[in-house]
Amino acid sequence: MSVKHALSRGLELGRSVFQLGLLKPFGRAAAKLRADRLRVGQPARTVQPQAFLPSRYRYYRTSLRGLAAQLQSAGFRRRFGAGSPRNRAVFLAFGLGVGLIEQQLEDDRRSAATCQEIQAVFRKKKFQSPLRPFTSGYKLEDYVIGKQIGKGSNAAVYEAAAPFAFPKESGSRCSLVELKEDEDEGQTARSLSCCSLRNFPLAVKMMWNFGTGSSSEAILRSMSQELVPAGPLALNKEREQITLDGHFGVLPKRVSAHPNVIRVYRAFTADVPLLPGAQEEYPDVLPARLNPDGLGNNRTLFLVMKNYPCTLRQYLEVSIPSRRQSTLMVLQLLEGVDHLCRQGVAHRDLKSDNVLLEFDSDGCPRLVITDFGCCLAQSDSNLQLPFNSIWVDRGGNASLMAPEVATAVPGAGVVIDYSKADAWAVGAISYEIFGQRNPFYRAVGLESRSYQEKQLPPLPSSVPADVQLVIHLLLRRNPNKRPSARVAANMLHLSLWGRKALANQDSTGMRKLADWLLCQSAVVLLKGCSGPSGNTVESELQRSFLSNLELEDLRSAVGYLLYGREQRPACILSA
Ligand SMILES: Nc1ncnc2c1ncn2[C@@H]1O[C@H](COP(=O)(O)OP(=O)(O)OP(=O)(O)O)[C@@H](O)[C@H]1O
Repeated sequence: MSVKHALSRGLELGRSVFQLGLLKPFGRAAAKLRADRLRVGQPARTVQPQAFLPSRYRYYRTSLRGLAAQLQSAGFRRRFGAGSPRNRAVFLAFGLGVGLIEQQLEDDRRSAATCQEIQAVFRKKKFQSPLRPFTSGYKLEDYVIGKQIGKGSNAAVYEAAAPFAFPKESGSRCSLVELKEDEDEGQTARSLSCCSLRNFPLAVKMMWNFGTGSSSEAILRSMSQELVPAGPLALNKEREQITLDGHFGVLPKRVSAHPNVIRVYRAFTADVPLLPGAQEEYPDVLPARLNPDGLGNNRTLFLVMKNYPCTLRQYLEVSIPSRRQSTLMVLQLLEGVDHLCRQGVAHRDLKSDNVLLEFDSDGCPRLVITDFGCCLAQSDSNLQLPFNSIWVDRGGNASLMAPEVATAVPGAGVVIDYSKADAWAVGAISYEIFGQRNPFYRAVGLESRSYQEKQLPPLPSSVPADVQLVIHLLLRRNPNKRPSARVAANMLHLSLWGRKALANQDSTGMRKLADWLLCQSAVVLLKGCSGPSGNTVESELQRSFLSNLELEDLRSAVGYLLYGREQRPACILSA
């Protein structure tokens, strides 16, 4: 064997150790890696070996470090170093190969550190409420209630105003007299520009209470899921909070504020009033005091939120958002779902009626996930629900129930994992956002429990290829093959803002991407300093992305995207 040949053999050997783990300690990791590649139909050379394998990769990396140390040991050097020139060449090249590994590990360390530093900078900036902070509002009498703006199967929602809670951006403060005059004018259309939203910046949701009793304790307990998006000051410390937290039990889990999740500013119990339309629209749920035939209890729960101009469904009925806006809308839902998942909450009733919509200063729709009445919010945060009897509630919305939830059969030891269920629902709603019928509603007729991925209707060719890929991956039946909301969101972020970095991305390191992340952070920070452009949907999304940066999630997103760009979605689905 020539020295040149020996050198190249040595290099190859060093590289092989990294890629496949030929030596004994790496055998298991390599086998799993190969199996995973086969499972995702991933070509051997094009995608990072670490993609899709966060925890395994860590093991693999630690083992490689051990190997490098071994190689440097004196015994190893003596054995090869004292041999023929050919052996020395093999050893030299082998060392070089291992040197490359070390370099890559160093790159990884630096990229991970960059991600952590960026995350720390953006986590510090807390999401600000659009309303001026207010200290009162714990009684129904604190509000002027306007027209009914919505109704579901559990509640009626009314526009409301309180002189102490007007939007920060609105300089004008209307008096209650002005508000009443506006009301008398009888406005009908609801749009962001109309006075209705300016005069009634709040919405009050009045829950229908029948069967729970009229004590505050019972009401708060039985409707506690509605309190999951409630802010820290939502409950009156002296009354409701003590009821829940102090004498009787544990305060329900709450999620922190996020631009794509509704915020409940106040929650209190009060006697059911006779509000506009009550006798005509929901007489049965009124208490006997208001309707002798009514079945409702005398008291119920009220939730105070920001008033939004419409739901996602209402908006899509009358508007055709641009491709970019639609992509931003899907991304917002994924960011909202990721935020919930991280805090151990599965919404379980995602649908376009449960997404509210307003517009930012650029006219881009901003989406917020609302109505947490069916959510799973356990204190241990693992999103696993023991499913040992048919009486266990699997959540709302049967049509948009993820396959792993819809097909679960109750039994001893059965557990439903909800960690990717909402992400699946976002995949289904994405069809509506891109102007198509939701494939899981009656008109198209797929059933989540039985559909095959190849039956999913094609998305219009105008939908960007990366977005199509994300939607198809979100609708994978097997949750192990489905990306999490975080990874799917990362894919869209990279596709929207990191195209150049991605185009230059090779399969060996994340350094170029880390450089791009630093530039992106600088841009977002500067935008934040330059006034209102920091409050646009795009800026909020970019901040969400940067404050949740994890190297492994980013790697997985890159892996999926690079692979998807080489394959057509249909091939991925059949893999
Ligand atoms: N903050 C808000 N701003 C404007 N409209 C709202 C707001 N909250 C709710 N709505 C309207 O009220 C409707 C009913 O609200 P919501 O979905 O919370 O009630 P629900 O009875 O819990 O619904 P479901 O039948 O899904 O259980 C919504 O579809 C929407 O049209």
